[in-house]
This record gives sequence, C-alpha cells and structure tokens, in this order.
Amino acid sequence: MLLSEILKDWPCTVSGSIGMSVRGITERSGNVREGYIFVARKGAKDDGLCHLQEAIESGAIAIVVDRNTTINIKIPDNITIIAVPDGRKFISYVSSKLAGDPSESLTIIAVTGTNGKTTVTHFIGQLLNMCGKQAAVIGTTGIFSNGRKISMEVPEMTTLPAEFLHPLLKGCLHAGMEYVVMEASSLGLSTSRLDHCIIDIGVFLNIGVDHYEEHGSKQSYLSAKKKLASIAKELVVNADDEQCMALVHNSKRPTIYFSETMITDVKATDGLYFTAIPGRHNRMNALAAVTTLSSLGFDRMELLSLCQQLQLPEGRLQRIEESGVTVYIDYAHTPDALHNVLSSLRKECTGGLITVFGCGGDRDHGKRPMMGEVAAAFSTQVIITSDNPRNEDPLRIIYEILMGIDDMSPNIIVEPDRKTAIERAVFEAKDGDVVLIAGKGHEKTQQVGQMFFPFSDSRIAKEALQNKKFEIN
Ligand SMILES: CC(=O)N[C@H]1[C@@H](OP(=O)(O)OP(=O)(O)OC[C@H]2O[C@@H](n3ccc(=O)[nH]c3=O)[C@H](O)[C@@H]2O)O[C@H](CO)[C@@H](O)[C@@H]1O[C@H](C)C(=O)N[C@@H](C)C(=O)N[C@H](CCC(=O)O)C(=O)O
Ligand SMILES: Nc1ncnc2c1ncn2[C@@H]1O[C@H](COP(=O)(O)OP(=O)(O)OP(=O)(O)O)[C@@H](O)[C@H]1O
Ligand SMILES: N[C@H](CCC[C@H](N)C(=O)O)C(=O)O
Repeated sequence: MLLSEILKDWPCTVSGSIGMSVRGITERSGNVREGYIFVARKGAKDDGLCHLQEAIESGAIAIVVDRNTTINIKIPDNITIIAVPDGRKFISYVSSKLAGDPSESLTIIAVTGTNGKTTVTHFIGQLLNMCGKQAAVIGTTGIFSNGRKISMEVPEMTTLPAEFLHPLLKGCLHAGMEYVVMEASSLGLSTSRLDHCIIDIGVFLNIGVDHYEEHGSKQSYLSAKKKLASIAKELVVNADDEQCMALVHNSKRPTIYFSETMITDVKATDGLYFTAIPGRHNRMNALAAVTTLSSLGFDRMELLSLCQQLQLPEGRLQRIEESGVTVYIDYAHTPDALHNVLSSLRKECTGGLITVFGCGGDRDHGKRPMMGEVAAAFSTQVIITSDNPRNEDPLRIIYEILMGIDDMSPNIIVEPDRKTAIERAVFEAKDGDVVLIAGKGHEKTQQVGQMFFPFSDSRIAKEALQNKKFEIN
C-alpha cells in the first residue's frame, strides 16, 4: 500500500516523499524490516528516538513522531518524517489498513474484566466449536485455532499490540475462521491496541482490584474498561457486578445481561449446576459464555446442555492427585480470584487447606495485603512465597502481603523460594488435605529482574508428589 493512501485520512504533517510502498509498521526498532514505518514513541522506560539508527539500518522508509522533540541524528533524505497527534492510535489505524481491515469480515468477541477473561474466551471458543463453528481464541495463554495451540512469534501479552493483532486476524480469515474471541485487558484498551479493531460483542465480567497503580488510579482503570463499551457494537454484562453495571450505564449499545440465576429470560441454574466445572466462579464464566453465544443467535437451552463438556484452560483449578493429597494449580493473582478459589476449595476439602502464593513485582501494591488477608482467612496453613519478583525485592513484596495478616494468625510460613515452598506444602500435606498453589497457573517461567528462568508450578508439584509417594512406600 502506498504511504500517500495510508496518510490521506489521518491528521499528520509530512516532510518528505509519500509515494513509496509500505510493507509494515512497528514501534519496535528490532522488528523493522525493509519498507516499514517506524513509530518512535516515548514510553515509561525507553524512547523509540534512541533506536532510530537501528530502525534506519533495518530498512525503515518513514519515521513517525508524536511529540515536539528534536531528532539528534542525521536522517537520510530518502526517509520521510511524519508527525501525528498520537503514535499508538496511528499504529492501530495503519496496522488494520495494511492487513486489509480483517476485523470487518470476522465476528469478533472481546472479553474484559479483572478476573476470568482467559476462562471465558476459552469457554466461548469451545461452545462455538461444539456448535460446528470455526473459532480462534487469543489471550494470556496464547493463540488457539479451534482449540489447538498455535505457535507464533508474538509477545506474550493478554491483548496483542495492534501491529501483531491485525496480521494475525488476517491469518485467521485466510484459515477460514468465522469467529475470533479475544481478551481485552485494561492496559490493552488504554494503550489503543484495539482502537481500529471492529468488535461485535464486548463482554463485561467483573471489576476487582488489580493494575490500579499502572493506570494511575482506580478511576483510570475503570475508564480503560469502559472504553470497550464504546468500541463494541453490542454488550454482554454481568448484572451481579455493580461496577460493571455502572460502566455500561450510559451506553446506547444493545445489551444482554446475565446473573448467577438468569440469562435474560432463561433460568440459568437448570443446566449449569450439574456441570462438571469446579468453582462457582467458573459457573459464572460459563454463563457469560452461554449469554454471549445466545446474543449471537445460538439456542440457549442447547448451549446450557453443552456446558457439561466445557474444559478449563491450563492452570485454572488444574487438579493433580496422588497418594491421598490433592493439589490445585490456579492463576488466582487478585484478592477476588483468591477468595473465589479458596471458598470453592474450602467446600470440597475434608482435611486441611494449604495455600502457597506470592504477588508479582512491578504490579499493584494495594492487592498484596488483601490477598494475605484472604489466604489467612480460608487456609489452615499459608506459605507465602515469591511470584514473579521482576524488579522488586521479593522480601519487600512478602512484607506487604504480611501487612494484611493479623499478627496472631497461626500457621503462616514465609519461604521466599517458590520451589521450596511448593515442595514443603506437598510434603507436609496429610491424607485428605488440599494444597492450592496460586498465582502462576500456566506460566512456564519465573521473572527475576530482567531474567526469565524456566519454572512450572505443575511440574514442581508433580515431582514433589512423586517424591512423597516414594518416601511413603
Ligand atoms: C503498559 C504497556 O502497554 N507497556 C508496553 C509499552 O511500554 P512503554 O510504553 O513503557 O514502552 P518502553 O518500554 O518505555 O519503550 C518505548 C518505546 O521504545 C521502543 N523501543 C525500546 C527498546 C528498543 O530496543 N527499541 C525500541 O524501539 C519500544 O518499542 C517503545 O515503542 O510498550 C512496550 C514496547 O512496545 C511493551 O513492551 C510494554 O508492555 C510490556 C511487555 C508489559 O509488561 N506490558 C504489560 C504490563 C501489559 O500490557 N499487560 C497486559 C495485561 C494486564 C492485565 O492482566 O490486565 C496485557 O494486555 O498483556
Ligand atoms: N468470574 C470470576 N470471578 C472471580 N475470579 C475468577 C473468575 N474467573 C476466574 N477467576 C480466578 O481468576 C484466575 C484467573 O482466571 P483467568 O485467567 O480466566 O482470568 P484473566 O482475567 O484472564 O486473568 P489475567 O488477564 O489477569 O491473566 C483464575 O485462576 C481464578 O482463580
Ligand atoms: N496479567 C497479569 C498476570 C499476573 C500473573 C502473576 N503471576 C504476576 O506475575 O503478577 C499481569 O501481568 O499483571
């Protein structure tokens, strides 16, 4: 596509030629190829302008800036400089255009909420497949085509940046997909990753505590989520969640509601309370999925019966059982998630309930003491450990978790090494006990500083259970 055609409908100031052909757009200097536009955005940690040389040497034909600034290197005459008001919105617009606006030809469902996005997107994908439809699912656990995981070179993010999303949607279209179900994270929405993606249905699950600090405030977090209500053509909303209801309050979009007992006029409990999915919150997730498909015209009663076959995604209440001890791996990394999971496990557990968890570094501090409080309230023993410390001191994170726990609480253990913490929980568990290992679910690495070390909660738990079995025998 010619640069002139890309720029004709977008506010910009151009210095240089607009007659050349554009082959791609990126804000990552390392991803620039021959014929690309490089958007030199300033971020929280870095500045694209510091990487111009790499972009130019890799074949950039145009440099985009979105702020008043001076460029400190000599730009070759054949490279066009474009000034736009907002680099992120520009990337979204151009990425969609270069891919041929694939979202126009797909039915796209975007799911937002503090907890349950991955689960609900997978449930929707599975139900669509059961109804004979071709569906792709995109989110935290990767990209799936009709339930099969596809390996692709895209960043491991919940909501893909537009420069990766639109080429992927184009691929989905070529592969014969009719539906694409994706997660809409608050950060994805606020950073314009979905701005030029045509979304048919926006699903609102719940609002809890997470990411407030990354957004600056709870209000900004809510505003980010609210953006989906203006982008999507139709909405599906959890009527039991007051904050979700407030978010869509002034929306003019056609909206269908679901609640614990009802999907519009159908009694939800009839089909769902017999489902094999563990956890009350997962039955809510199934309801969200059923409601979404019913808004697309599928038969609700048939959908409710199909719920029997739904499978949780990897690392969501994943059960491992050995020698009388049951271990659950779960991705609960917010207070609400931990509360939901622990209250479900409390009901099924006849013996002790041992919880191993930590909190991620460089993420919301507010949720840490709240998660400590919940873990202590529901467990017979809590082992507080590290999650992904990232650039924070693991002991400092643990200290903040402990701030939510009464000094007098018995059975609180601190073990900063996550592998040792899991092993200890498994070895100490008695016949009939349940061990919950929360926070990292499907993750295959642990991030310490800038390093990613191989790490899998389920692998470590399985090994510990095997070792325990040998010791017992
Ligand atoms: C909040 C957010 O959108 N952050 C993303 C954003 O960071 P930033 O704006 O601070 O950018 P920066 O790192 O300062 O870099 C500035 C610019 O220099 C460029 N650069 C930088 C280095 C280089 O060598 N070359 C180069 O061109 C960068 O590409 C960028 O354009 O742009 C970076 C580069 O494109 C992303 O790596 C980074 O996401 C990182 C991976 C991240 O951790 N994001 C998380 C917080 C996130 O988005 N999570 C949500 C899920 C949250 C939820 O559960 O709800 C998600 O959707 O994944
Ligand atoms: N509807 C729900 N309400 C509360 N908690 C939930 C709900 N669904 C799932 N959870 C909890 O949240 C955890 C994460 O679930 P899931 O991965 O589906 O959410 P998510 O919104 O995609 O998370 P993230 O985007 O932060 O990765 C689950 O392991 C479970 O503990
Ligand atoms: N999407 C969430 C996942 C958190 C998972 C937890 N293991 C952590 O690292 O905090 C985030 O990026 O905040």
